[in-house]
Amino acid sequence: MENTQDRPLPRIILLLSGKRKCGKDFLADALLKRLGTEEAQIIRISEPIKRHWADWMKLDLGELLGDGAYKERYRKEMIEWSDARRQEDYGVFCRAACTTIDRPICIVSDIRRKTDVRYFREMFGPERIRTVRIEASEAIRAERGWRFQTGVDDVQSECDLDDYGSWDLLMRNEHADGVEGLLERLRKLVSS
Ligand SMILES: Nc1ncnc2c1ncn2[C@@H]1O[C@H](COP(=O)(O)OP(=O)(O)OP(=O)(O)O)[C@@H](O)[C@H]1O
Repeated sequence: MENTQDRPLPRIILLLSGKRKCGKDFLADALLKRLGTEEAQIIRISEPIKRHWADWMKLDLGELLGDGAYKERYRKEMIEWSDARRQEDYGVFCRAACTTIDRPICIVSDIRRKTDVRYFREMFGPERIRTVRIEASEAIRAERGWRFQTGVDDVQSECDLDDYGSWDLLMRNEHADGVEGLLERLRKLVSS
């Protein structure tokens, strides 16, 4: 295993995947509240992408990182730009996101590609990795603000993990009153 960081390795890296508006950030935030910020943290592969994009285009980084409409305006262009960077180095954004890891449990809330999973397995060792696929129907995602967008919903960043068959946990996030049960399953997974 290649550990290029000075800090101790985290015990668990929890990789969350799912279509837009399935609730990745929502569940990551709720799990962090449950585990506490001494024990766990959230990192996002999209963060270094958005940081670079915001600097370059003179945009508001806080708005880009939020779940409002602002990020949707730039999503397609950010996908195209970041895909070109990944062609040269598939781990470029994962590596940048990992520089802030300093807790025993690291929740990565936006896994989108097989190469993302590969990066974390190679960097931290497969025994530390837990993979989760979150699902929600198109109707529910639409209620949360999702609209199909050509060049976003039909490209690799959204579809590459559709046929990934090795999830440790598969869960549906559709009803607000089911959240407790989902959090309990996630908590068990990071304790195992
Ligand atoms: N179980 C739930 N109960 C209530 N609201 C939810 C639930 N799951 C998600 N939401 C809400 O739906 C919206 C979209 O969720 P979220 O931002 O977590 O999705 P996402 O998968 O991270 O989306 P994206 O890929 O676009 O970043 C948010 O406003 C969130 O608060």
